[in-house]
This record gives sequence, structure tokens and C-alpha cells, in this order.
Amino acid sequence: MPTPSKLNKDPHNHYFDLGAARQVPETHAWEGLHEHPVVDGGVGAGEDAVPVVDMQDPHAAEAVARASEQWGAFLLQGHGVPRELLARVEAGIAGMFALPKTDKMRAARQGGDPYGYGLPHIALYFSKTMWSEGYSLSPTNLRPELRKIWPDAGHDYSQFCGVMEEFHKEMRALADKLMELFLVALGLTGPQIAGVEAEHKLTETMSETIHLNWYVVQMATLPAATRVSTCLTCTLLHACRYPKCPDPKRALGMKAHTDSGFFALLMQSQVPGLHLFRHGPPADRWVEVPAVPGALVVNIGDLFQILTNGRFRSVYHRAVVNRDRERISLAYFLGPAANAKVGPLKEVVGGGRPAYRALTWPEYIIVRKEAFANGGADLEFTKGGTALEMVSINPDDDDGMDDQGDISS
Ligand SMILES: C=C1C[C@]23C[C@@]1(O)CC[C@H]2[C@@]12CCC[C@@](C)(C(=O)O1)[C@H]2[C@@H]3C(=O)O
Ligand SMILES: O=C(O)CCC(=O)C(=O)O
Ligand SMILES: [Fe+2]
Repeated sequence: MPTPSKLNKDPHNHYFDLGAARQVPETHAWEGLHEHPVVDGGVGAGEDAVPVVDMQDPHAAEAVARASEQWGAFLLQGHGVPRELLARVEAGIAGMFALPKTDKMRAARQGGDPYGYGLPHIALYFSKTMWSEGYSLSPTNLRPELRKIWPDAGHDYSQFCGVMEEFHKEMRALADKLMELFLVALGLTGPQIAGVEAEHKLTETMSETIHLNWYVVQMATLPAATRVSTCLTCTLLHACRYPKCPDPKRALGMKAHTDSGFFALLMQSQVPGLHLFRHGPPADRWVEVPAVPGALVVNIGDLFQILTNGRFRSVYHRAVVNRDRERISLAYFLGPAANAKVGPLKEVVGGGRPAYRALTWPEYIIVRKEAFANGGADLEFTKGGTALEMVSINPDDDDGMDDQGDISS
């Protein structure tokens, strides 16, 4: 088993065999997971019901504005991506993650690489390890990337690439529509939207990344006859036909974070696990996003909070694991082009003052790294400030007023 110090040096290159685990080792046991209550975010949950936006609704823009200001996230329906396509994507991802570790490791992310199989990027900043596997991909480079896993480019490769390309085409069209809906939700008029697009080419230059998550303990490496074990937590004898996390209460699928880009469209399997953080009153809490068939979850990221001058908020979220059922999610991230400076849009700032200085996505990632190093990864225990706080402009000084960028005031 890797030691925490080894994991810190290069977490992407060391894998603990979750499948063989009979208990959650210290390397994977997180503190403070139960500090805040978890509440249901399903319909009927009153003010904790996760907002739902139907893109076909003529009042969709108002619903987007409300959800983006108050939650930084919403469930999206009426988006036009066929449900059967989502099911094929999920089945394809499940098949890919079910491959032997040796196949997946050929695509392992190296050090600071943006793409590859392994733990997500933020794993670098924590001494504990997440109870999941991930794979970050550029949708415009799918085939060469996936050849690492399937060098013979056989049937499974062609099928997976085919379904992912079909999905990507749909998602890109949806992302463009959603960006326009966000701009309408901000209150921009038709000519203002055309002006923003002409000046900044916001939609046209948006960059995309797909990140696949597998929240699972696979026992497939064990011969079928040995897939019977006694659960160390409940001490019941169970037949492990399905993967099981020995103690989901100590493990964490995805460490709480805000996404850094503009927004993410998240496809999740019919197993809940995504938690959105909400501040009190009445109390700080985690809201569990219900698994709604066919719906996508939209999460606002930090650079969108900057672009909208703080009007639309990025959402702090995490993913938990459960004892019985594997869970798959796919996050499709949209962000600015790597060289575009993002600052508050002048159409949003109006006669006011920009709340943030302009910076590029790579520059923001460097600020976030610094914030994480100072304890700013946790909303609750901020010592040195979150990354967003670090790039905010103090209203009392002139700092950043002339920090104009490609996408800014
Ligand atoms: C485009 C990106 C966003 C992301 C970093 C990345 O370069 C590729 C993976 C993305 C992801 C997925 C899991 C959570 C997250 C915080 C992480 O560690 O890797 C996000 C990153 C992000 O939003 O900053
Ligand atoms: O699995 C989930 O529901 C969340 C995943 C996530 O936050 C991410 O990939 O950025
Ligand atoms: Fe996320």
C-alpha cells in the first residue's frame, strides 16, 4: 500500500487496489466528512429542493438566474440530449473502467498532465486519497488518447469512441445554447449578447474537457468463489456480486471543491452521490442531488463567478461513495481559451466596480494551488482565503481597475 508521502509526490502514479480492500486504510480515511448534515434535495424537499430548469420553458432564463444566484447549480431538463444516448455513454464508461488495471495504467496521467487516467487533478493537493478512479480527456483528441487503453483499436475501442463522439457533438451544441441562456439570464439584451460574442468570441473559443468518474470498489480481480466476505462494519455475511466500499462513512469519492472553469454539465448514473454545499440559516448543510432520469446537473465554476462579477456563484460540491452500488459520473467542463484573460463583463459591471481582477484559466489554477496550500480548499476552514477571495478586488482600493483583459470590462 502506498504511504501518504509517496501519494503526495505523485498521486497519479500510485494506486491502492480498492477492489481488494477489506477496510478503508488510513490513506483513504478523511476527517470531517460528517461535520454538516446531509439533506435530501429531491422534489418536495422545500427550500432544499435542487432547482430544476426546463430549457423548453419560455421562462427558463429567469429560472437559470435564480438558481445561479442562489445555488450555483441546477438540474437541467428539456436539453434535447437523448436519454438512450446517455445510457449508452454510461454503459461505455462502465466497460472502460472495468478493464484490467494494467490496460488503464497505459493511459495514466503523468505528474501535472491535464489529461489521462487516474486521480483527479486536485488529488495533488491532499494527503488523503479519494475512493474513486478518474479519466480526464480532451473531446477533440479522443481517438489517439483512447488508443493507449485499446492499442489494437478493436471493436470495444470503436464502439466507445463512436458513442463518445456522438455524445460530444450533442453536448457541444447544448453548451453553446446554455451559454446564450446564461447571458440572457444575466439580463443582457440581444444586441449586448451579440456585442459580447463579437468582442470576446466567448462561445466560439470555449475550451472543453471531459472528466469521467468511477466511484467503485471492484472485486472483479478476485475469483468468483471468493467474492463472499464479511463486512467489517456491519459484520453480516454478504455475497459481493456488486462492488462494495467497506466503510463509505470514512471514504470520499471526490473531495469537496468548486470547479474552476465557466460551467460543467454533469451526467450521473441513477445512484445519488453528488452533494451541494449550502450555507445556513438554518444550518450549513450538504444537499444530496437526486438522480433524475435524463436530467443533467449544471455546476457553475469559479471563472463564471468572475465573468459575472459575482452575480452567479460557483458551487462547492463533493461526491460520496456508498456501500452497495457503483456510481459513474461524467463532467463536461467548459471554460475560456487558455490564453484568454477573464474578468467581469462590462455589461454586467455597468456603472459599478469590477469585483475581481482579470486572469487566464492557467493563472487561476496557480492561484488555486496557492490557496489550497494555505488551507483555502475548505470553505469551512479557510486560513489563507479561497482562490476566489485571492483574486477579488477590495472595493476600497483602485487595485485592478485598469487590469483589463480579453474577456473583461
Ligand atoms: C478542465 C479541467 C477542470 C478540472 C481540471 C481540468 O484541467 C481537468 C479535470 C477537471 C477536474 C475534474 C475533477 C474535479 C476537478 C476540481 C479536478 O481536480 O479535475 C476538476 C478541475 C477543475 O474544475 O479545476
Ligand atoms: O461525481 C460527481 O457527481 C461529481 C464529480 C465532480 O464534481 C467533478 O468531476 O468535477
Ligand atoms: Fe466538480
